[in-house]
Amino acid sequence: MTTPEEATPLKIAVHGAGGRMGQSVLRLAVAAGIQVVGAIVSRGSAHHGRDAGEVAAAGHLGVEMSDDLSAGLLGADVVVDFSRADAVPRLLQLAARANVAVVSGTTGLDEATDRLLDEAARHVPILWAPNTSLGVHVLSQLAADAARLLGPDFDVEIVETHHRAKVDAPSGTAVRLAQAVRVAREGLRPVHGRQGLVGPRDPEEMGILAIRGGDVIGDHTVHLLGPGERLELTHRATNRDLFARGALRAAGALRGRSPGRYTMSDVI
Ligand SMILES: NC(=O)C1=CN([C@@H]2O[C@H](COP(=O)(O)OP(=O)(O)OC[C@H]3O[C@@H](n4cnc5c(N)ncnc54)[C@H](OP(=O)(O)O)[C@@H]3O)[C@@H](O)[C@H]2O)C=CC1
Ligand SMILES: O=C(O)C1=N[C@H](C(=O)O)C[C@H](O)C1
Repeated sequence: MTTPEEATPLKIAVHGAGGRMGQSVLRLAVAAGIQVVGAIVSRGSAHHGRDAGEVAAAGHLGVEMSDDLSAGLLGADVVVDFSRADAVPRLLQLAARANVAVVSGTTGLDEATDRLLDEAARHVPILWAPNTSLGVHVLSQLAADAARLLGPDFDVEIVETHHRAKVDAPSGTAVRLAQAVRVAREGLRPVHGRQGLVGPRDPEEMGILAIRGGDVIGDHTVHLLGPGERLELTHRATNRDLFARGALRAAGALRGRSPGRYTMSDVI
C-alpha cells in the first residue's frame, strides 16, 4: 500500500549544488521526478542567480542557485549535501532548525562536526556516509570478513586514488574501510604514509595511502598481504552518478523517519 507521503514527490534541496557531485544530484533528481526546491551554492559563487537545471545540464528548472542557505532549505523534506567540510556545521544547524532531514556525503569532517551530526540528529534524521555507492558498502563488509578470516598473519594496507582536485586526504571512504577492518582486527593502528628509516613494519600498523592525480573519480583497494599470498579487494567508481543515485535513494528513505543517525545499511 502506498502511504500519502510516498504518493507526493520527494522535495529536496541540494547543498553544494554547483559542484561536481551537486550537479550530478540535480541531474539525477530531475530525471527521477524528484522535486528540487533549493540549490545552495557558496557565498560569492559564480553560479549564484543561475538556473540550477541549466547549470547541471538538466534543462530549465525554474530554481535559482542561491547562497541563501535558510531560503534554500524552505519547503524541502531533505537536503542532500556534497560541499566542503567547513560548510557542514552551519548546514546542520539550519537544517535542524528548519526541520529538514540531511543526507551528507561531504568528507574530511573533524570530530567537532561529527558531534554536531549527533546534535542535529536529536531533531531531524541525519545520514552521513563517506561513500553512497552500493559497491563500497559491500566492499567494507568483504574487507572486514577477509581480515577476520585471514587473521593476524596478514598485513592490511588501504590505498585510495582520486582526481587532482580533491581537497581532503585520506578519503572518507578509506577511513571508513579502515574502521571496518579494525572491528574485525582490533588493535590495528592507522599509519598515514611512510618515509625515511621507518624500520620493519609493525604487525599492528595499517597503512592508509592516498594517490592524487588526473580525473580519477575514486578507487579504493584493501590489500591483505600474507606469507606466500595476497588478496586485493578493489572498488572503482567509473562515474559520479553512482554516488548521487545512492544519496537520492537515502534521501527518499529518510523522509518521514524519526530523528536520529542513519547509515547506508539502513537505506540500501
Ligand atoms: N559520499 C560520497 O559518496 C561522495 C562524497 N564526495 C565528497 O563530496 C564533497 C564534494 O565533492 P565534489 O562535488 O567533488 O567537490 P566540488 O568542489 O566539485 O563541489 C563542492 C561544492 O561545494 C560548494 N561549497 C563550498 N562551500 C559551500 C557553502 N558554504 N555552501 C554551499 N556550497 C558550498 C563549492 O562551491 P565553490 O566552488 O563556489 O566554493 C563547490 O561547488 C567532497 O567532500 C567529497 O569528498 C564526493 C563524491 C562521492
Ligand atoms: O572527493 C571525491 O571525489 C570522493 N570522495 C569520497 C571520499 O572521500 O571517500 C568518495 C569518493 O571516493 C569520491
